[in-house]
Amino acid sequence: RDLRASKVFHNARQVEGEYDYVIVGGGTAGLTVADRLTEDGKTTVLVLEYGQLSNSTSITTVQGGFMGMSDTSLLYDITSVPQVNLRNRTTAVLAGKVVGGSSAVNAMMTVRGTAEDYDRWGSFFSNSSHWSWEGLLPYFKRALNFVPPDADVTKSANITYDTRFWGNTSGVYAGWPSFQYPGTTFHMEAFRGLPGVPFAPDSGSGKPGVYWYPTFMDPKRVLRSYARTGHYDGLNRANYHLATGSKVVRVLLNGTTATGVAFVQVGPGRPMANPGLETVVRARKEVILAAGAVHSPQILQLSGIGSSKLLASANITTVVDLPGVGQNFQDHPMISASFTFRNFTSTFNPSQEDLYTNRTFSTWSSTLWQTNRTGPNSIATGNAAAWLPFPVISPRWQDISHLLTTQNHTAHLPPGTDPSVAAGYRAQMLSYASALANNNTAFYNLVLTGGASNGILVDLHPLSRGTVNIDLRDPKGREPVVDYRALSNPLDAQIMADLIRFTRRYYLDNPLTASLAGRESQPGSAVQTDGEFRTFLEATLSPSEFHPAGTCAMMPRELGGVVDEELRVYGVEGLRVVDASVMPTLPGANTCQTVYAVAEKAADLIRYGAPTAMVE
Ligand SMILES: Cc1cc2nc3c(=O)[nH]c(=O)nc-3n(C[C@H](O)[C@H](O)[C@H](O)COP(=O)(O)OP(=O)(O)OC[C@H]3O[C@@H](n4cnc5c(N)ncnc54)[C@H](O)[C@@H]3O)c2cc1C
Repeated sequence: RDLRASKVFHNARQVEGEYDYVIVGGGTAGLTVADRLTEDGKTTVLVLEYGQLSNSTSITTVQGGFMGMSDTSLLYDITSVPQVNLRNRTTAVLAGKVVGGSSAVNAMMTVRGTAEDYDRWGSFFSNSSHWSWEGLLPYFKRALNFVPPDADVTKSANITYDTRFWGNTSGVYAGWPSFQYPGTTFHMEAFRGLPGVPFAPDSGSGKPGVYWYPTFMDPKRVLRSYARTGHYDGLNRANYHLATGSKVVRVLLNGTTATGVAFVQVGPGRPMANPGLETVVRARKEVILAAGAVHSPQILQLSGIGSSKLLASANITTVVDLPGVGQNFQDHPMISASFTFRNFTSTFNPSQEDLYTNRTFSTWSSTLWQTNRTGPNSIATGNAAAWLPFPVISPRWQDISHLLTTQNHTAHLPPGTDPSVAAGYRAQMLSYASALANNNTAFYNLVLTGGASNGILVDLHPLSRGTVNIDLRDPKGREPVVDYRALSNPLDAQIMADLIRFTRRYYLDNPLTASLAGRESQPGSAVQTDGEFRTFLEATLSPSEFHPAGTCAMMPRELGGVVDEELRVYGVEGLRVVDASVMPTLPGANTCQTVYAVAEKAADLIRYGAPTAMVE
């Protein structure tokens, strides 16, 4: 641990009785907000974090991008309920349980989606909402410190970027590896063989397209850059306290005013001062929930804020009947298609596969890495991808848009869904229906790796909505019940079928890839009709890319919202939610950069109120 870091407590007895702000969750959003609120040196903040401070190399290692998510000691142990539309398969619900939260374990892809994704958020309130692309862009800039790639890699790989979309003040870095595989540039250029595919000059431009994007990485030290390194380590502020191993079990309410929280100490390996006993800490100004989209709704429900029907069945007294809590659950479904270019490795040298199959290349890579932390081992999951709008993907975009407009939306929600939540869902679906028919929202994502084989596709705007609710068997003791309700809106399967069909065209029916002899191994040429694609998806779809969102949605209350435009929980004084759960709809991008930007904006809303002054 950095010795100059602010105060950290491992024992509940060390925590003071009262702070200006108590933040629940020392993850991506929680630490960002804590840093900003304590910048003045006066405002006192306590962050209560379930996990520990960990210096594990699973967190710091950049290579491959998957070390963090493979280390179960850093993750919650949650499994989804069997997915009825996926042959009752279950899925691991991954979320970081460590200081830094999911930013400590994620795959480090640094992207933000399109302008329309953010204009959509504001549109649920009014045309003049400060939740818009323009309203968020200053916070995207504040959130990350962009360090351009080395000139020689930029030139050889033809990387494009535009620093106008980035800032350079944050302690969280958007950096670049010092190597790119030649095949990555080819993969990108090959999209020009399909009509209408847009290209964007920078991942932060707010436009869909094929583009390069950076990595959450400190480019000097070539280590993961995340909420802890950017917003806690080295700050040395007496007014910033962090208590680890502290599980918040409920918000304390005086009537409908939040006055503090109750928490218990949790392991591992720490002496328990008072095992199982609750410690209470007061918030003079506000309690801020930043426990992530899986746990923030759980804490609200345990505090009596949620659907009164659900709370009654758990014997919890309802303080505020807020039916949207834990509803509107979204994640990005991942489709396991598989395509290979048979002539790739003989055409592009080296290719990504060489790192694992070519001893000379892997030895060269290791030597470079050990000498000065450069070379292929500095690549996380890659830096190029296609993020494409639906009309480019699918010839039947008009039909699908029309079907989404006219379908009975409520029929695809859980039985008994509150009418306000159903109204919000309908508003979202109508917004998506128009997005399916324009070129401003990306629905398709394929990461381009510079290797011969690929095919993991992501549906960037799923229509199905799930739930995250307390477990009635033991609401406080057990993890919440996570149900993705994958494919519950039948149009999702049709959209995903078209994402696969388009990928098929890229590999098998594209003048620019013809010489590489593409081959499809999954789903395979026998799968042609919508029905056959649905069967394939039922057997193979992953309902999660580990981007849980939406469970405390920022929507008008009459549309099932949980928080208002200042992220204040409806019906409660002194309580906000700031994390991925407030996103009403997913951005067409991996979610971490968006969470940082939302947290930066939230800090200004808390400090200065709305509308915010524009920042640069
Ligand atoms: C495996 C994985 C891979 C991902 N890959 C990418 C990627 O490549 N790029 C990208 O942009 N996004 C990625 N994401 C998503 C992104 O990291 C998350 O959307 C984002 O970090 C969520 O931030 P958050 O603040 O909402 O929650 P978190 O960062 O998860 O923070 C929540 C914090 O609250 C704590 N907490 C929970 N309950 C309690 C409680 N009761 N008491 C006290 N503390 C509590 C948790 O321990 C955690 O530290 C990935 C996520 C995962 C899990």
